[in-house]
Amino acid sequence: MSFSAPKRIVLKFGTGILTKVHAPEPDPVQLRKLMEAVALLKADGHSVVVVSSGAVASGLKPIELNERPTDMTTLQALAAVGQPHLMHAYENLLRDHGLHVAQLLVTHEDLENYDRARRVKTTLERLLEFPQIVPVINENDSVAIEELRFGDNDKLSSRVARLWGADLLMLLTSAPGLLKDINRPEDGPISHVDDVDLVIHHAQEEKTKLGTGGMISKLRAVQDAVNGGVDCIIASGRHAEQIPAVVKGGGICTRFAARK
Ligand SMILES: Nc1ncnc2c1ncn2[C@@H]1O[C@H](COP(=O)(O)OP(=O)(O)O)[C@@H](O)[C@H]1O
Ligand SMILES: N[C@@H](CCC(=O)OP(=O)(O)O)C(=O)O
Repeated sequence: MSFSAPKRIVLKFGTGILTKVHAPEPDPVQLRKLMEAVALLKADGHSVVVVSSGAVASGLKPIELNERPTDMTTLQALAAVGQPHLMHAYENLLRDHGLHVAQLLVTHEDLENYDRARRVKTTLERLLEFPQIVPVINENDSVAIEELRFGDNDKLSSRVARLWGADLLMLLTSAPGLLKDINRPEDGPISHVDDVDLVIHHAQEEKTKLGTGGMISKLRAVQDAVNGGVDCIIASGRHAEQIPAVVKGGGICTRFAARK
């Protein structure tokens, strides 16, 4: 297994790392650090695609709600309001690095359909011919509800990684990796997992307040990605400054080797 020089990297940002710890709104410091990490990876010669959650959370403040509602129509409305806010923030931050954002909104149905998936792939590849462009993908929440219900941006990121033929999928979340024992975070994460099927039981249903997927959904996404030949890492997005080091093989995280 080699994590030393992956060229095609999918970074998945969960809601929990895009929002403030004590307020249901985007965290500008976090967004800046994450965009810095993207810029550093690109400067190192990697090709980077971002799968970003956070649309619903970004819509809460403009709609004047203090917490994530449960009804699907309001969640879809929130995503419609929050998505442009999020893209605007990314565009502003990337500009400091001479980069620009490209938005792709897709559903699982799109990726299950051969022709549409092929169009997504060719659009992505054309975008990546321009080194200054950072494609940012999210679920098209206003037309699909399974995503909002199950937090399937984890699954979406593994599907994108497979479709694109990524070398590495990094799921960046609020935890430092797959914790050995969620009740003893001081023990840290498992550093390497040889067989993801054997560690699903390590994940609890617990998740952050605004996140929807939780660790189980991440491990399922890892299963899908490693079966498709993509190496995976689960790491803390709250320590975005370590992302380049993690890509080089260091840092604190959980690594899963692709099935060859
Ligand atoms: N074994 C485990 N190791 C780490 N986190 C776990 C584990 N089991 C459950 N979790 C929970 O999963 C959460 C991450 O999922 P989630 O809140 O959905 O994040 P995101 O918004 O990044 O998708 C962690 O904050 C933690 O509460
Ligand atoms: N598409 C939704 C996110 C759904 C989702 O998967 O959220 P998360 O579990 O935080 O990755 C949004 O942008 O709010």
